[in-house]
Amino acid sequence: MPILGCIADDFTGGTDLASNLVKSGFRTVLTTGVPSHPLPDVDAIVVALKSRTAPVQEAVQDSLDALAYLQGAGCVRFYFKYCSTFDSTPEGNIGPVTDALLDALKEPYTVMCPAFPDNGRTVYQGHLFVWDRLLSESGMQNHPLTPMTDPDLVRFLQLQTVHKVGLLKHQVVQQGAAEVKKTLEDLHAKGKRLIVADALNNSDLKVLAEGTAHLKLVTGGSGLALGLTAPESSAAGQPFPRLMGRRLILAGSCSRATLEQLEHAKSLYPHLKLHPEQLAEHFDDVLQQALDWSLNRSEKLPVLIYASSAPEEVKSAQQALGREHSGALLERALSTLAVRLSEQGFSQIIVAGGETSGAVVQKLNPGHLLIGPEICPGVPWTATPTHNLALKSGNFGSRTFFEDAWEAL
Ligand SMILES: Nc1ncnc2c1ncn2[C@@H]1O[C@H](COP(=O)(O)OP(=O)(O)OP(=O)(O)O)[C@@H](O)[C@H]1O
Ligand SMILES: O=C(O)[C@@H](O)C(=O)CO
Repeated sequence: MPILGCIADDFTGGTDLASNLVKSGFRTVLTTGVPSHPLPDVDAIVVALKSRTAPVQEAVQDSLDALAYLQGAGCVRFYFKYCSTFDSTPEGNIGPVTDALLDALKEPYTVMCPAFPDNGRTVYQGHLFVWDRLLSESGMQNHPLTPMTDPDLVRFLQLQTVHKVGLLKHQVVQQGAAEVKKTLEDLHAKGKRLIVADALNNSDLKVLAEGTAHLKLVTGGSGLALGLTAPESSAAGQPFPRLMGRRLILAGSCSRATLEQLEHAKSLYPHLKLHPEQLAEHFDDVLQQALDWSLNRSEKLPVLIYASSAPEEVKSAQQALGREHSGALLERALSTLAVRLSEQGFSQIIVAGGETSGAVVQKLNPGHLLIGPEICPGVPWTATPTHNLALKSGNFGSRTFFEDAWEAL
């Protein structure tokens, strides 16, 4: 019987969390949306949604549906996973979804812990850092869908909820789990319902996991999962199938990390760029050309198809086509190519970008994903009956990520 039920607001975030749960010893399975088929016997289920940039009401409803499913599956504790860079708009969806989950669980308050120090995300005095830069100077201020321009999470989250947002300071975390629990209760007594937690390293996350063990709901990036204690069973024995077939990389992420990784990958692999303006005019023709081009490449090398561009180019496409339309066109193109190329024997696929991964995985519709070897912190290989998939969060991985990935499988 699973004990931990997790709801992730995007698919890369789902595999990120699943990977850290496996590291902590949880036998874990990930489903894309609420599953309609039985799942293997595990300790933790991660339901990955595509709710990060959905309209607020839709994100709330999808999350409540996932919660109801997880409760029905026997889960007794819950984890709402959002981005370690807190990606959201001032309207949501992190605040509204957290409020709705608290109400549904009849819980008085919860902790908000995006920190993931293994990937440089730390929180100090409520301010989110990406390595040595504040969030708002980390490149995230240029995100195509959720530009993050305020690193003060208490102030930013307060825009998304009618409840009071509090701060659990690092000075308290340093005093250990009992003090964390006591301070959370005090903050709640003062009317705070969503409490942002400072964390600078994995020891802080361990303390926070212990100090929040009394809460039915915790929320955060995947880092907090590294502090959780698994039941007796061992994730080490989980089977992981490796599928033979052609290799494909699809990239829609425009993050600094992905752009650097693509520069390196382009020096190694045949590559093709998709342009939103061309897709807007001649969608079917552009897709057919990309398909023909891919099938005519040597089978020995992975094929790389990407839309990722520098901020000025993204801005100009968005001005011409609209932010949502340009993103949606590219997501439709990349996900259609994933399906068509899968039919032609491409069975090992890396997708870069959370929204892009969501679009690809929804179209491949693989049922559930088993979690396999880690390529870098937060990015595991996964297996479906027909594919090995690696879903890379935009900002994760070093310059040689794509090259490293094939070696890790
Ligand atoms: N050239 C471009 N012009 C406009 N939009 C683009 C362009 N290239 C990619 N996009 C869109 O930008 C969005 C990138 O979001 P995505 O979530 O895939 O990446 P990310 O935000 O870097 O990843 P993560 O969410 O994992 O951090 C997608 O909707 C994609 O289609
Ligand atoms: O937490 C992160 O940074 C990632 O798992 C993610 O959510 C990217 O979409």
